[in-house]
Amino acid sequence: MDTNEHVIEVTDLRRVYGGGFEAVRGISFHVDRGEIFALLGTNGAGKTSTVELLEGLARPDGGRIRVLGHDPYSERAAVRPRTGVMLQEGGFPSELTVAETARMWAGCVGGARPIKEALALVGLAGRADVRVKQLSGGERRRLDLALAVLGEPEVLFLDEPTTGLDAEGRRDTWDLVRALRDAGTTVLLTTHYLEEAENLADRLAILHEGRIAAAGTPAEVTGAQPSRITFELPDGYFVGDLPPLGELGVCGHEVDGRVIRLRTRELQRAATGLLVWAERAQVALRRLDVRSASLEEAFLGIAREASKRDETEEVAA
Ligand SMILES: Nc1ncnc2c1ncn2[C@@H]1O[C@H](COP(=O)(O)OP(=O)(O)OP(=O)(O)O)[C@@H](O)[C@H]1O
Repeated sequence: MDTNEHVIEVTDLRRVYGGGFEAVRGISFHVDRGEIFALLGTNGAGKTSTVELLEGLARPDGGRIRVLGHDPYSERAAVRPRTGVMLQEGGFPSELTVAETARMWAGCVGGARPIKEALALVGLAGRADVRVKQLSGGERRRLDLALAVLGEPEVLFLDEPTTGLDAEGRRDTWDLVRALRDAGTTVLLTTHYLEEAENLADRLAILHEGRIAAAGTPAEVTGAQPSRITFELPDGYFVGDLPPLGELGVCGHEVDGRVIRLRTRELQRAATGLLVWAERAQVALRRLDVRSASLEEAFLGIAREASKRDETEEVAA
């Protein structure tokens, strides 16, 4: 396969559950070799339904998937040995030790890396002889990850890989995922943590009710959202005393008592205009906070807009 070819290619994918509920409503995206791609979404957005199709666990009800150039459902035998999967609940027999579990799993995957190496990668080298049932939730999650990378997969599917991990465990997992990516592994992950997608993903898609509401690099997705400037005006000053907001490049504002919140797509212009005015008028802006949109704001904004659109469509129908 050409190294520039898309390792994962999804075109107009649909999944309909019994009873006719459409959980995935025609989504398209691709993931290139050596890229970390994150699928984000609200609860029930369709992330797991999508990942299961990519893993070949079910047949799509419409559209097309290619993983490493193959249909993961009808050509499962060609795809499965080259992919690693970390499910939300590993569900391994808990009486076995960590090393026994890894050995059992290694028997199922071809070309396995040494068990010691896989356990060391996730920081479980010292826990090899501990029974799985005695592991903490976070350690179990790391064992799931060790098993997913045991076969040295070309493509790794991670369904909420850091749920249940503390901050340090989460950062260790991010480092590991980055190291795997740098070694050429293609990673598709789902996550509830926006910080995780912002830190880890080369590109991402935000799913909302089975559709892609936004996609791109984290910078592209956040860049499409306005930045914010928040401050408190001293007594005796009102929003009408500020320079005309349109001239500052402000696209919206809210007043909450003395607190003013401005939204702008031209952060530098708006912040400079405001500060120059404050300096000239000798006004102290208390609790001044100037910030670019975070992925969290972008996510909430997109979910809000999509819900509003849905309501409008319902009214129009
Ligand atoms: N087997 C099923 N039968 C019917 N509906 C289902 C089934 N599995 C999932 N759904 C529905 O499909 C929608 C998408 O579910 P899915 O689990 O893919 O979402 P998700 O984005 O992974 O959510 P979460 O973040 O909560 O795990 C939800 O409304 C869910 O209730």
